[in-house]
Amino acid sequence: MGRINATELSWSVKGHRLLDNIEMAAQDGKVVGLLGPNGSGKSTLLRLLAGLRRPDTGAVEYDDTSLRDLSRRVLARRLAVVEQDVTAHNHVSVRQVVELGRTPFRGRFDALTERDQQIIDAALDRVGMTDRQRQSWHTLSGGEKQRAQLARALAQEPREILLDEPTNHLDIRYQLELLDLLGSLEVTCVVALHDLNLAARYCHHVVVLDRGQVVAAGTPETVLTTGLIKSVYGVEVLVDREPTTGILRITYLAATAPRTADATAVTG
Ligand SMILES: Nc1ncnc2c1ncn2[C@@H]1O[C@H](COP(=O)(O)OP(=O)(O)OP(=O)(O)O)[C@@H](O)[C@H]1O
Repeated sequence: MGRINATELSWSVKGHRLLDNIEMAAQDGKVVGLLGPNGSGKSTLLRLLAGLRRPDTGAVEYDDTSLRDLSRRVLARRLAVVEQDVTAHNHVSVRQVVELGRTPFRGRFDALTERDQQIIDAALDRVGMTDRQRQSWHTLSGGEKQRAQLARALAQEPREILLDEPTNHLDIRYQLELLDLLGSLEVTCVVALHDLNLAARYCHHVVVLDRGQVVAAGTPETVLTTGLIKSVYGVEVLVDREPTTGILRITYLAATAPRTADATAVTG
């Protein structure tokens, strides 16, 4: 388990500031939800956290080491990334995709060890893809691809995982299973989510982005208020607790256009 810390992160493209002075932290073993409307900067922030983009200003640290001081190989031994659209694998089997998770630990010409095979078996099992491991990647459904990508990430035995909307193709059962699984791993997770109820239920901490800025951060209870959701998403909601379980519940009532220009900053 590792700690991720981002301070004063900014990133611009062609003069447009897509991320502005982002501060966020993910503590050891916690699940941190990145929330915000379409285009608010969640994927961009995940790419900066993954070292796939260099910030214009600010820094990302894993534990106390700056991302700039971590080589790609060293980073790949601790950090797994599950991106939104993965179409790169074609004429390969599911198992071969999951095997890629072991790449950072192997020499270029080394065969997979017995231990590698056991880790791959366990990863396939955890996402319920053992039966499909010989199936060709390009024949998988969207949800099966997402589960196989998660298995690849688990095969890395990472300390941290970054996930970009990992539930968007999953049926409700696999949505719950995936988030249960993330919560049960001894891994620090930063996960971009659209479903506020899933975030409320599974995230220890949420960070809300709007137009490239953090407008709220804290526990789901403190952040996911009717006022915040209305100002950021332009949606009237009812926030209460489901009576039998006590789980925080957000009921969407109506879209109210337009969105408030600037959401009130909340931190805690
Ligand atoms: N390389 C780029 N060049 C120009 N614009 C970009 C680039 N990358 C991202 N953007 C823009 O930055 C904004 C943030 O995009 P990003 O994908 O991070 O949002 P998001 O919060 O993940 O959105 P969604 O919920 O729709 O997935 C968008 O308006 C997007 O069009």
